[in-house]
Amino acid sequence: MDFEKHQNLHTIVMLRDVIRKWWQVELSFADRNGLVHDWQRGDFIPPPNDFCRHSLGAREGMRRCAQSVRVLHEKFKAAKNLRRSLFHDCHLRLSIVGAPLYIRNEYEGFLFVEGFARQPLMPGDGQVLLGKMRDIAPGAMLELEGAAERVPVLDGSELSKLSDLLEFAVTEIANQEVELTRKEETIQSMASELSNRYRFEKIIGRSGAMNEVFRLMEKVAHSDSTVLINGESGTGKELVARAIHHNGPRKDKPFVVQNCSAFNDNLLESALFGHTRGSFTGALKDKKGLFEVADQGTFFLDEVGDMSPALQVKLLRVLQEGTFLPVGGTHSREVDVRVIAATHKDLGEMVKRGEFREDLFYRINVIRLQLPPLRERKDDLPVLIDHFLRKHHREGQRARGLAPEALGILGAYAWPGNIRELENEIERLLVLGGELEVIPADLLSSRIRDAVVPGGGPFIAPRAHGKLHEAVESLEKEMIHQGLVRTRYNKSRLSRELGISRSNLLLKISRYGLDKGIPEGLDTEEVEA
Ligand SMILES: Nc1ncnc2c1ncn2[C@@H]1O[C@H](COP(=O)(O)OP(=O)(O)OP(=O)(O)O)[C@@H](O)[C@H]1O
Repeated sequence: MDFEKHQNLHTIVMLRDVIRKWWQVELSFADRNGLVHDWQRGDFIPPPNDFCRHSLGAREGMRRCAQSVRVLHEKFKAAKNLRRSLFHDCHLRLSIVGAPLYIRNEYEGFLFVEGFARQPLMPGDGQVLLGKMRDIAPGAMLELEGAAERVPVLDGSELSKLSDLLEFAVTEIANQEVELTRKEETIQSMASELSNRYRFEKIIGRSGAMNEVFRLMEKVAHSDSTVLINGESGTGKELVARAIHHNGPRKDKPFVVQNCSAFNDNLLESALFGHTRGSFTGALKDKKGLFEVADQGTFFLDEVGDMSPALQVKLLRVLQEGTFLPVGGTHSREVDVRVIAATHKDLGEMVKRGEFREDLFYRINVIRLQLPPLRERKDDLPVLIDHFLRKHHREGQRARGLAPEALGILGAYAWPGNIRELENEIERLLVLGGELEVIPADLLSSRIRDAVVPGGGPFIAPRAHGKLHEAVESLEKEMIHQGLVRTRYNKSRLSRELGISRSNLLLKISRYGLDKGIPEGLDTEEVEA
């Protein structure tokens, strides 16, 4: 245990103060091996007692003092689990009193006070003390004349008060240590929860394009290089940037986000680099910029392609030199920030057109991650849908999946808004149809339905191979299944809609096994629409 962190504990500060005033003695701590770290560092507070002061100041004296403390330590070790104070006479025949410190039942050392007499010294005792000091610090003999009278005396009742105080202090240290560990554990579990939240596993995708993204993320997470993430809106650029941050060495430092297209040039400059008081109308006081907030951490600069040429120069300077000038400032500031930039634009093309600085492009394009649009990774749709159904599932909702027709439509849609659009759609479907086990296609947004099936009507997935009767049966089964979900299992209504008799429908339902697993309360066979 590191005693340093308890030095400022209120109880310890008070205890030091009280024992100095009352008895002119000092508080020390020996660790679980009986070592006094302060002494070893030559860092002892000189006790007012001249004998101890000169003894601790001389090599041989220090050795003997340490030895005396170690004897007390051995006593604590021998008296296993003793929670009371013990005394011991040191090499000068003065006394040491110590109280053992146990943290979660483990012996961790003891707090002690040394260098006092337990009864007033007799004239002969002074001579004995001087005799012992002659070996240790011969040069101090003159100074030690008459010092015996200044040795603090703690008789029975005083000593028992001091012991009580020491015992109280070790209990307080033990409590504080337990509390500190509890806090550390909470912080650690919060940190790991946070990094779990952004582990790569939370980024869903099995397609080849996404596997390539994961491979690169793995490589860059542990480096410090600038990363450029390219991808259309909603493809997960920020999610990927966060995952890189939370899986790298800066994970316990800030992750700061700024969208460069969100502000005009002046506001963006002040947001990024801060400003000094009076640098423009309304700048009433100094304000830190986000680069300073992100110091030691990661800065995610979204839509970096929208930065003006003037700001591009400032960004280049931060990237190259780690310095910048706040708006209106005269002294440059230094920061250590990892930059992850993102854009949906083709920066290479912008460089050719003279809209983006070439030097900045090369500086941020060290490692490029290309996030594919959803329409190019349709293989990922089922896992993404499943992920969002779980992510947005609320208590009381029963939905476990989407009807095949709904899946077919989602698969055929072009997803201009990418994963964000898909996530919003699933969230919406859960609100509208969450109480159904299977969410039917007619709950899909009309925007999506109309794009895929312009005239309305059922979506029939293209099927250009296999036996005709199998295809017909599969379509029939699908239409009946969807009809049951849509009419909430009202078979009379569905038979009318399909243009077949009710008994024929019942036969087909049984043949296709669609009567199994009808959600409770939804078998409305007898109910007429
Ligand atoms: N692969 C993925 N797996 C799971 N969720 C994802 C994935 N990609 C994106 N998302 C989710 O989609 C939403 C949009 O992602 P994000 O904000 O990271 O996209 P973006 O590319 O930064 O968008 P924009 O450019 O518009 O800011 C977020 O809710 C995110 O959690």
